[in-house]
Amino acid sequence: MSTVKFPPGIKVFSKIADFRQWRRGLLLERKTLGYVPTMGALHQGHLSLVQAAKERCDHVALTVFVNPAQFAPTEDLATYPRTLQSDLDKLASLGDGVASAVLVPQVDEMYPAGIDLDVSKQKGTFVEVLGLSNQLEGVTRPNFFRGVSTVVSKFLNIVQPEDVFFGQKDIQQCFVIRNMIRDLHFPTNMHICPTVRDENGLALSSRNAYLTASQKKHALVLSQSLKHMESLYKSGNRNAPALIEAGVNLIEKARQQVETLDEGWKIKLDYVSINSADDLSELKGEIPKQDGCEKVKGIFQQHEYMTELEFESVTTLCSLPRYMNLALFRAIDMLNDQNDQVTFEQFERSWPLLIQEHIKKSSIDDIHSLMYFILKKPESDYLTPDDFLPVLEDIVLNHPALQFLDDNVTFQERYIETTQNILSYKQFYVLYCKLWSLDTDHDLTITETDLTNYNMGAMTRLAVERIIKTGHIAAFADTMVIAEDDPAAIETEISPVVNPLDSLTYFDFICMLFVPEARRAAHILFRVSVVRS
Ligand SMILES: Nc1ncnc2c1ncn2[C@@H]1O[C@H](COP(=O)(O)OP(=O)(O)OP(=O)(O)O)[C@@H](O)[C@H]1O
Ligand SMILES: CC(C)(CO)[C@@H](O)C(=O)[O-]
Ligand code: BAL
Repeated sequence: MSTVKFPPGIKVFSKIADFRQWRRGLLLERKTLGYVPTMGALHQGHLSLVQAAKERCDHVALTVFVNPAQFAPTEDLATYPRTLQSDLDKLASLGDGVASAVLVPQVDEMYPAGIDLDVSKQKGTFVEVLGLSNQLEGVTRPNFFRGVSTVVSKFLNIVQPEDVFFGQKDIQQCFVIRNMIRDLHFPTNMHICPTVRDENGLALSSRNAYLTASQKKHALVLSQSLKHMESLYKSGNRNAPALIEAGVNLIEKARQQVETLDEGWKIKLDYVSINSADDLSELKGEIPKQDGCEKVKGIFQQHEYMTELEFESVTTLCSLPRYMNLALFRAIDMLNDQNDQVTFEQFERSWPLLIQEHIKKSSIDDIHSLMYFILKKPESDYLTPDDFLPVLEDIVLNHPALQFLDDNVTFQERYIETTQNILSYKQFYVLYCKLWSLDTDHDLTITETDLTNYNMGAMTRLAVERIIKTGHIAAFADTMVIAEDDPAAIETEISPVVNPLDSLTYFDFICMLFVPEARRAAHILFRVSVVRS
């Protein structure tokens, strides 16, 4: 590291303790951190993960570490490309403030008990994800995923990111890490990002540096054979052995071509295999439909149709969070009879329509993209606040902390209206309680009498008048700036509400607490009542 020039704006750490100190600073500033684990030799694939992380988080950190534990004694640990200077320069080229920090730790700090490549001689702590690590890549690299899970769990402990980003290119690695994060309760959200390819279609990979131009050209047979199998599958061929044979045939042709070239290298096929997207188990016969319809069919067996509330089990089986229940139900109902009932036939017809755009545009695991396509209006390519209404409604109906709203439809509506437009749940809750104690007859209007009686007459006449008057000014402001806990403010539009001059409506009350000029009135309201009582 001594000869490496650190680009300004990117912190480079070699000691874990120094990195941790920097990380603590972010926590104190309440900034979020996205994390991209790498083995260095960065290319556009890695940089796309950094960009995805920056879109979601305030700061992005990378680790660059060629992890011995994932290399077999026969593999390329010694020759793996190590290009730190060019890695840092590439990160800097993304622009100021995109990558904030890079940790480049030493092997002995990462493995305090030492790390022997021979697993039978290893000492120390290792993490193994059983059931996912020994098929596919795990056949030729039997200890590879043990090494990956071990080092990623060490890094998740060190980096403590809110979000971590992996490439779909290494799909089995994604499965292993996803289950490890779940099983070990790491408080981190995992994101799987699409594979970045070169202009010819070859997936970018640090080890591509080992390949000649001719080898790169012939390596394209990998994605070509997979695509060929995919198109046969999509046109209705669901027989796993037949699909595999079609893929193997293309690879065999490429193998023969290379043999006739006589360039001193060979294509050797490791495996072609079709595996379940649930648990990576090998699919050997007819492939069941993977679009969610088959799984859901069982639930419909006991029902001719389902209503909104019954639909919850379908939503969960579609891998959606349960607060998406009303949104999913209504999206399907909208594509059908709009009679508040959904039959299996309707689900089977509509679900592929709902997910087709998502599948075209996103990685398989991107649940947020799926939610986006379900929530948005079919004719729009963006979301508007009202698209979130079913989600809010669902939360109000089901969130345990909101059960107090159960019998109070008026306040359910107010809650949805307010949180959708301007407030967080926490903010609404505090204001709701305050309004409830002021508005003693619960007519959603605060009158002078309500204020005068509040807290056993704690407020003076002048204070009451000022509150009512400022409340009216606030209600006519058409832009509100809400200072959240975070200093960054949110701007939102509200429509003015006209109301009698001697009382405040629910919206006056909300505006009054958030419009800057009106905060004085809010101070009077809360301060006077506290001081006097
Ligand atoms: N082409 C790519 N597109 C998107 N992500 C990628 C791509 N290549 C690698 N990644 C992701 O970058 C992260 C770090 O990978 P790594 O440093 O091993 O690079 P690599 O190119 O996969 O290296 P190797 O050639 O050794 O497999 C992993 O999550 C990996 O899936
Ligand atoms: C996740 C990882 C950085 C662990 O060393 C590595 O397996 C990789 O680069 O994909
Ligand atoms: N991207 C996977 C790392 C490895 O093959 O070692």
